[in-house]
Amino acid sequence: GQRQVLPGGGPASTEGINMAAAPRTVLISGCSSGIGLELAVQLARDPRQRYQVVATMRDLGKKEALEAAAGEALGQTLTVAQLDVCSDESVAQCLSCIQGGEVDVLVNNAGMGAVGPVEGLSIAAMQNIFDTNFFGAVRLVKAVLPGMKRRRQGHIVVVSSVMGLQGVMFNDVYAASKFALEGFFESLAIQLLQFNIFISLVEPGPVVTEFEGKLLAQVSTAEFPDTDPDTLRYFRDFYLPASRELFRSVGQSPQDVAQVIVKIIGKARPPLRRQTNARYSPLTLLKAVDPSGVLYVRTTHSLLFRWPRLLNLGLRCLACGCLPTRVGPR
Ligand SMILES: NC(=O)C1=CN([C@@H]2O[C@H](COP(=O)(O)OP(=O)(O)OC[C@H]3O[C@@H](n4cnc5c(N)ncnc54)[C@H](OP(=O)(O)O)[C@@H]3O)[C@@H](O)[C@H]2O)C=CC1
Ligand SMILES: CC1=C(/C=C/C(C)=C/C=C/C(C)=C/C=O)C(C)(C)CCC1
Repeated sequence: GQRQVLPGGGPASTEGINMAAAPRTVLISGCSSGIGLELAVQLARDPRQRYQVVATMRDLGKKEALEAAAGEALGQTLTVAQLDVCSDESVAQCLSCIQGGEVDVLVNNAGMGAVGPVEGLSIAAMQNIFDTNFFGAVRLVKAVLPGMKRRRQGHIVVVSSVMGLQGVMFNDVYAASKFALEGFFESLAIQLLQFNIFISLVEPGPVVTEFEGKLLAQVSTAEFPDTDPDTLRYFRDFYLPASRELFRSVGQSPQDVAQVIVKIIGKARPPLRRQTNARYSPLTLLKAVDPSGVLYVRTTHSLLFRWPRLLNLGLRCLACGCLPTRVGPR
């Protein structure tokens, strides 16, 4: 099919990414705020104009922030489109508007958090988290994969989470949705190597976006009708303060996370997994070094319930600036 053409540039080719003079079409979900918005803008402003960005969001009423941040790139290397990852029709409609329907790089970024005791979450609410975080990504992949396979070229980036690698108390369903992504895309990665298509799971720790505020707003109105008082106390008096301190101390900016993703997209051989926050990695190491899981579960349990002062001290130490904010360049 017809490929898109850069303003003032030559016609696109279908050659390998490093040789191609033509921009690659990048489709990103969830660009109304946070990581998606930052990534769309950084790619669209690529000094080498390597990308034609289709920045999508489910509610175009929220497009002002993105348009303002895009500046001169708007209408040039960045276009805004409607896309609800929970709707088949919306996905089909969005792809039909992309020239040739060809997506070279898909970034599955749209997602939502869910926090609190499982007793307080209905099965319908849990299914809604999975429909967005897991099936949303799967739905988009099913739509772009046939084209990528035909062209023997493509890159699928998934914004997973450190909670795709390890569970965190009171984040049971959210972590499960991210674990689901990790299993699905690791499996797919093996087959897709046959087609020269790469998968990258990006695993940020806490990022300072609307994500945390949306969660806290949910928590403040939730009533937790079927939850026993001990569990509620552990959630409110132990978990919530620790989580707040974690975001405050080691929270990354969405710009930093976007920068890591831009680098990955620029690679000829992108990695399957990439954590973005060096300050959080001591916590992911606890699981990595002990496959039995005992070290991770016991240590985080103790940090929260037995040594909360040590946890706070540790977090303040991590925040002091003597460590790099990102996992170093690779
Ligand atoms: N912030 C954090 O601490 C971390 C976040 N992540 C992941 O990063 C990704 C981006 O989150 P972040 O930028 O932090 O948070 P934001 O809340 O700022 O952004 C989330 C984006 O996803 C969109 N979205 C939600 N549901 C749908 C849907 N059905 N269809 C299309 N878009 C949808 C939101 O749109 P709308 O405005 O309409 O709700 C919004 O644009 C998520 O996958 C999240 O799980 C991973 C690790 C840590
Ligand atoms: C309470 C607590 C923890 C909390 C971790 C959190 C809250 C991580 C949040 C990650 C996010 C927000 C990822 C988004 O996808 C630790 C540090 C594991 C251990 C000690 C107790």
